[in-house]
Amino acid sequence: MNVEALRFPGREFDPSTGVARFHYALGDLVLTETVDFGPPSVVHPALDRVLDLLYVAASTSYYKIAAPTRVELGFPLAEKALPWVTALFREGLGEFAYQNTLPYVLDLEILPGPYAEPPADVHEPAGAPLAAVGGGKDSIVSMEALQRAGLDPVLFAVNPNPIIRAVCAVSPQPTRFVRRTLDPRMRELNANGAYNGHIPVTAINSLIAVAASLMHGLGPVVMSNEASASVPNLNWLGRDINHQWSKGLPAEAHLRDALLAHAGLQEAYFSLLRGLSELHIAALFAKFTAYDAVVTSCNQAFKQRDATDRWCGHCPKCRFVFLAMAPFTGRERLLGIFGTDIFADSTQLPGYRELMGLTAHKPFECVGEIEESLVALRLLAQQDEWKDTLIVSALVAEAALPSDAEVEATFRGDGPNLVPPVYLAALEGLGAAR
Ligand SMILES: CC(=O)N[C@H]1[C@@H](OP(=O)(O)OP(=O)(O)OC[C@H]2O[C@@H](n3ccc(=O)[nH]c3=O)[C@H](O)[C@@H]2O)O[C@H](CO)[C@@H](O)[C@@H]1O[C@H](C)C(=O)N[C@@H](C)C(=O)N[C@@H](CCC(=O)O)C(=O)O
Ligand SMILES: Nc1ncnc2c1ncn2[C@@H]1O[C@H](COP(=O)(O)OP(=O)(O)OP(=O)(O)O)[C@@H](O)[C@H]1O
Repeated sequence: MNVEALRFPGREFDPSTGVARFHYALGDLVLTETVDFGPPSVVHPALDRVLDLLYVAASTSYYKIAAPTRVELGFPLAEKALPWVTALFREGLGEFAYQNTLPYVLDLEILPGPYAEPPADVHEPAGAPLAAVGGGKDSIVSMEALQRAGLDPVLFAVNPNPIIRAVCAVSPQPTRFVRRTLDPRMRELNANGAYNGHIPVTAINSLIAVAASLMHGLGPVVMSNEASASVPNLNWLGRDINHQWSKGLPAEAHLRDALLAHAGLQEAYFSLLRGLSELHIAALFAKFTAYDAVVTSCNQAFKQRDATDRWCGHCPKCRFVFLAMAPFTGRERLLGIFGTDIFADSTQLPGYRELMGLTAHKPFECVGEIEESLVALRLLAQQDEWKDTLIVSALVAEAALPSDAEVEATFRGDGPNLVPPVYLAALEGLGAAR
């Protein structure tokens, strides 16, 4: 499809039903995304401005269909929200640009509309936190930290699948779910050769969560994005390409700035686990056995069609999470969680060699840093029940294992973060990782 720009012909929100519709134009083709929040219980003055930001974030799914050389916003946004918009497209679509060899996307032209007036007031959401749940180990650690600290979180998900629902059901905390529907013509366009690829989906889920929190008088949105989400997969044409860009710290900081500049919201959004490595989170997760029958981090389970029931057992994320949990759960418990022994399967070796940095780049998936994989390997090499397994023994023969100091640094948990002190204390309340 050859069009010159993505345009924003308008959006609607019905405050009685809580249904928002976002329209996007690629030439004559107008596509619509629907977000059904359910009826709001509170009228919050910042909501309309948050929906503006969501209108921009959700546009990335539609931009990618034709990848035009320009984005024309055409509607008012605060000038200080524009750095977020620029980063959302140029960095959030970095993997898409790389996979489709579209280098201009990394410097995409973004034409702002008129600047919006600054918000009349600044609000700091002060109610119970809204904890975003993805069904994996990370959000479970946050759910437990918030609940144990008496912060009484409301558990939140966009399009919860049976896994997310089952994880939430283990917790006594209340839930709030939102349904998001892509334009149904997306699949047809894909089948007819439209561009396809990864989009910054966490930015979309995050803004849906902020809007939902305002609609019900709740407190800040608490994400569970970890330190390693900020680490790029590779460098292309001198630019960092990060599959997890919208889960990273720069994206979090940009979005907080945009929320303040455009909607007057302060401390409305942060990631509780930002300062922690994946291994540290896995060690904390291992303290809670109640979720073992439901926890699932594999992305194959989150597809809209042909989703797996739980762990697929042969993707980079399954490999990484098996590796990250193994030092802390013991063998019997881990095989129970995954339903398969990944370390006994020789076909997994090439995938593990990638995770250890022995070949290619870190996979385009939500996996930890190479250093973290090596630390996990070193811990496993010291454990009798793991050290002689096919995968561990093969990798130990090839990899350079990290030093004591590197192992210690992995569990310090003091990485850069934007977590308010009361929430940091909640996390510390879970105790030491090991
Ligand atoms: C579940 C998954 O991994 N999906 C990625 C996959 O899409 P696939 O076609 O296999 O399945 P669907 O997700 O059902 O997508 C159908 C089509 O719809 C498009 N689409 C989907 C969601 C959306 O928000 N916008 C969309 O336009 C999609 O492009 C398909 O055409 O491959 C796609 C192409 O690479 C990916 O775009 C799909 O990724 C989803 C957006 C997704 O939800 N992925 C998360 C599980 C994910 O990767 N999370 C990252 C977070 C990264 C971030 O920066 O936010 C992570 O955990 O690291
Ligand atoms: N469907 C969703 N609705 C709302 N928030 C989500 C959803 N999926 C993910 N999130 C949020 O984004 C964060 C990152 O997603 P991710 O899938 O990496 O995490 P996870 O499922 O908690 O753990 P894991 O990394 O083990 O899969 C989650 O911790 C959660 O805060």
